[in-house]
Amino acid sequence: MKKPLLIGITGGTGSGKSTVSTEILKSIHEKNVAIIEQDSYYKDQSHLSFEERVKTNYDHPFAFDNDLLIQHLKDLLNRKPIEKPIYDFERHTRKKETITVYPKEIIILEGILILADEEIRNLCDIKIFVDTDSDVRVIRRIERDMKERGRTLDSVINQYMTTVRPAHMQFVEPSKKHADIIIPEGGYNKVAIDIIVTKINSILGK
Ligand SMILES: Nc1ncnc2c1ncn2[C@@H]1O[C@H](COP(=O)(O)OP(=O)(O)O)[C@@H](O)[C@H]1O
Ligand SMILES: O=c1ccn([C@@H]2O[C@H](COP(=O)(O)O)[C@@H](O)[C@H]2O)c(=O)[nH]1
Repeated sequence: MKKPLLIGITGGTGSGKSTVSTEILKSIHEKNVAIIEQDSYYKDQSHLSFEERVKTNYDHPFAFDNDLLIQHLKDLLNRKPIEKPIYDFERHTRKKETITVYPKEIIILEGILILADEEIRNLCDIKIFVDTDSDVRVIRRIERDMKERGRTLDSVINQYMTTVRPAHMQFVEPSKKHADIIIPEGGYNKVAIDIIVTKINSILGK
């Protein structure tokens, strides 16, 4: 039996990674695709106080439980279901519940540090970098974090300047060199999405 195809989608915060994944999903039958967000694999921090959790650098590779992520990717590639963790961005820790993800022909893995990790990127069959200017990304981030992640403007700006931006320059931006495809402006780049969907369909034999 053929191995499922793993597509890694990376790029800075707010670049449009989730939008690209969703756009791909819209064009391929849901029964064929599983989406794994690297964000779901932030380490469990329930043993820390809220004040301590806020101090974590969430843009450094140490923030992620990549061992669990890699194990889950290998399970899905071996056609075994997984229990995907659920991360709570307001409480900065994992929830108790998990989501069962069943193996599919296509697995999309999206997150800021997918191509920065050698073991993860070596598992990916197609490596995509969503490339969006930092001014656009930071505006999107302010809007999203204030609306959806319970943050204040001050906290978003402070986090961006102290950890998000330096880690982006140290880890995310250099990982672009590992990409097979670079998508400018992300989610609504119809031509790029069509090319990826055509490739996926050819692999699915359609
Ligand atoms: N090409 C685009 N044009 C306008 N808005 C976009 C575009 N791509 C994404 N967005 C919006 O920007 C925000 C961040 O996009 P998202 O896909 O969640 O980024 P990421 O997953 O990389 O953090 C979302 O509100 C999304 O709707
Ligand atoms: O508790 C947390 C965990 C993560 N973050 C931030 O999330 C982004 C990654 O998600 P994107 O959807 O790619 O933006 C990362 O830059 C972390 O700083 C957080 O703020 N709090």
